[in-house]
Amino acid sequence: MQHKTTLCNAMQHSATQHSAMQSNAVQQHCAMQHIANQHGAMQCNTVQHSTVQCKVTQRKTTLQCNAMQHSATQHSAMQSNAVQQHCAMQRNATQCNTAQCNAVQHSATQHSTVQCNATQCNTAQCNTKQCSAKQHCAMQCNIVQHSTVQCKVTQHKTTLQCNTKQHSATQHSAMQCNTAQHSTVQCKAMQCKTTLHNAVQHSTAQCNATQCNTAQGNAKQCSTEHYCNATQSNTVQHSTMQCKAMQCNNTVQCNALQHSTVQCSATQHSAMQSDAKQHCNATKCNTVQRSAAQRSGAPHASDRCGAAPRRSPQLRPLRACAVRVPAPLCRMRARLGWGLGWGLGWGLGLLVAAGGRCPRRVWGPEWGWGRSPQRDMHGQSEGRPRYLGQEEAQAIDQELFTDYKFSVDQLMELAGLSCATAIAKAYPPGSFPTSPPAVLVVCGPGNNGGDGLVCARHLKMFGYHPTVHYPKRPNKPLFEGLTTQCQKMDIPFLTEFPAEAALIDGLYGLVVDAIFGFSFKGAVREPFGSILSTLQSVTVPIASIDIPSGWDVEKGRADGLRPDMLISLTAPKKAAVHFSGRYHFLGGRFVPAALQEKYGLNLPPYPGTECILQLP
Ligand SMILES: NC(=O)C1=CN([C@@H]2O[C@H](COP(=O)(O)OP(=O)(O)OC[C@H]3O[C@@H](n4cnc5c(N)ncnc54)[C@H](O)[C@@H]3O)[C@@H](O)[C@H]2O)[C@H](O)CC1
Ligand SMILES: [K+]
Repeated sequence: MQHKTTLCNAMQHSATQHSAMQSNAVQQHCAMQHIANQHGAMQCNTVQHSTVQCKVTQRKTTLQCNAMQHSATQHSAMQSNAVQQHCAMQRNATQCNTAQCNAVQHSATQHSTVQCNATQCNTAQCNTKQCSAKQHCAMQCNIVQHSTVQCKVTQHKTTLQCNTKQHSATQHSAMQCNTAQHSTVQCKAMQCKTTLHNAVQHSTAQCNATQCNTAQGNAKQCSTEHYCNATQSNTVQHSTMQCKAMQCNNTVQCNALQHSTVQCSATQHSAMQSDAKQHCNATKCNTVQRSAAQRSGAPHASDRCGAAPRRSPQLRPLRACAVRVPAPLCRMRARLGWGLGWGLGWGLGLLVAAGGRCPRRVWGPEWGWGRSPQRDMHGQSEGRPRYLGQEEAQAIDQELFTDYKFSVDQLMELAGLSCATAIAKAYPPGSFPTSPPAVLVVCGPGNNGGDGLVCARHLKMFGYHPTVHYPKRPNKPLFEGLTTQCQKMDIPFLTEFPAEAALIDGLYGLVVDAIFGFSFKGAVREPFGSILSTLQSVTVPIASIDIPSGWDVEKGRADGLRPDMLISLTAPKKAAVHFSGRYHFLGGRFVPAALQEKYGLNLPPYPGTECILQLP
C-alpha cells in the first residue's frame, strides 16, 4: 500500500482519512485504515478507527469516539461542517505538536490573523473565541486541518497524495507550503515566518509582554504605548528606547527601579539639567531627583573644588561637589590614619574621605602603620615601582599560575577585592550624589572583566549598589560562577549599555572600567568600541582596573578614557605613566617576594594588613 508504517503518523492518518472522506470513498477509506501496516497503533487505535469510520459512516453514538482526539461532537461538527467546533478540537496540544506545526509556530501562525497574543495562543487556551474558525482553519497547519481544509482545497483524490511527504509537497504546494516551506513561504506570506515571527508579525500589534522581553521586542516591536507594560519596561532597552520615546509617565509602565533610574533620566534627566524639579517628583524619580537637587543646590564646582578639567562641574558628583577639606582637617586625617579616617569617612563622606580632597597626598605609612618609611621587611625601597611592559605583565601572570600554582580564581578574587577596597577608600558611599550609591561596572571578555565581577560583588558587600554590564561572557565555569554570584546577590545586569553618557551620569556616581586589562591589543572591537566612546563622554568618575580600557598597555592613549582612578594590579603597566587622574592605587597583594625580586618590581610596601596602597 501507499503508506508505510513509519509514515503513518497522525498527520498521515488524518490526511488519509480525510482524503478518503473528500473523495467520499468511504468504503475504501475504512478498508485502508484497517490495514495494520499502514497505520501505527498509536494513530490508528481502535477507537480512532471507530471514530473516523463511524464519523464518516454516520456514526451513531458518541461512545465510539475517543474523547481526546475525536470527540463525537467534533466529528459531528466536521461532518456538518461546523468548523468552529472542529477548530476547537484541533487546538488540542497533541495534535498541534507536529514537526510542521509545533505549538509555537502553530500559535503564531494561526493567531497572526486574529491577533491573539502568545499567551492566548497556547494550545490550552486557544479557543474558538480567540481564533475564529475560519481564520484558524485557513492558516493553521495542524493535522486535521490540513486534512479537512487544505486537502479539501487541493482536492486530494487518493491516499497517495496524503502521506507525509506527498501531503506536504502536493497538498501544500497548492498553498505554496510544503513541509519546509510551511514555516517560511506560507507563513511568511502571512507574516508569520518562524524566525521572523517576532520581528515581523509582532512588530505590528501582537507584541505582548513575553515577546517584548527580547532584543527584538525593544526597539521594533514595542513601538506603541500599548505594549509598554511593567514587564517590558524591565530592561534598560525599553527604558532608554521605548519608554523614552513614550515618556513612560506612569508607574504601571515603568516600575520603581526603572522609573527612578533610566526612564526618568531618559526623559526627565535632560530636562533636569536645566530645571531639576520640572519633571521629577519624589515618588517618580527619587534617585535622579536627589541627584539633581544636589546639583542644582550646590555651589558651582569651581567655587569649591578648584579646577576640574574635562568634567562638567554640575555632573561631577564625586570629584567636583566636595568641599575642599581644610588643611587642619587633612592633617587630622593624616594623624588619625586611614584606619580611623576610613570609619569616619564612611559617615562623614565628603569631609573626611576622598570626596573632600586634601591636596593630593599619597597614602603612605605616615598615615597609620608606623613602619619605616624607607624600607620594608624585604628591603624594598619605597621608590617608584617598576612599570611593566605588556609581555612582562603576562609573564608574571603566567608564572603565578604555573610556577606558584595559584589558580585564576584566587588571584582574581584578591584583585577584585583590591579594586573594591580602593574604590571604597576614594569614593565612600557618603560622597555619592545619589542614595543609594550606584556604581556601573562594565566588564570585558577577559580576566579584567572577571576582576570587575568580583569587584562588583565586594562593592555590594560594602554597601554600594553596583549594576553590571557584561556583554561578552566567556563560556567558562569561572565567569559563569562569578556571574551567578552577582545575580544571586541581586546585582542587576544591564542587557544593553546606556546609549547616552548623560544617562550614566544621571544614574551612577561612579563607573568601574573592567573592560580590558594587560592583554588588550589592536583596535577596539565592538561592542566595546561604542561603550568606550560613550564612556569618554561621561562626567562621573571612572575607576579603571589595571589599565584604562582602550589604552595601549605600554603607550597609553591620549584621546582615550580619562579615568579618575587607576588600580594597578601586581605592578603598574607602562601606560600608567600617562594616567592623570586623582587616584592611583596598587592592588593585588599576592606577588611573592621572590617573584617581585626576579622581575625587579620594586613595589612599595603595603601598609599593615591592607591589600592596597596609594601611589604618588
Ligand atoms: N597577575 C595579575 O596581575 C592578575 C591580573 N588579573 C587581571 O587579568 C587581566 C588580564 O586578563 P586577560 O584575560 O589576560 O586579558 P584582558 O582582560 O585584557 O582581556 C583579554 C580579552 O580581551 C579581548 N581583546 C583583546 N584585545 C581586544 C580588542 N582590541 N578589542 C576587543 N577585544 C579585545 C581578548 O580577545 C580577550 O577576550 C589583568 O589586566 C588583570 O585585570 C587577574 O584577574 C588576576 C591576576
Ligand atoms: K580596565
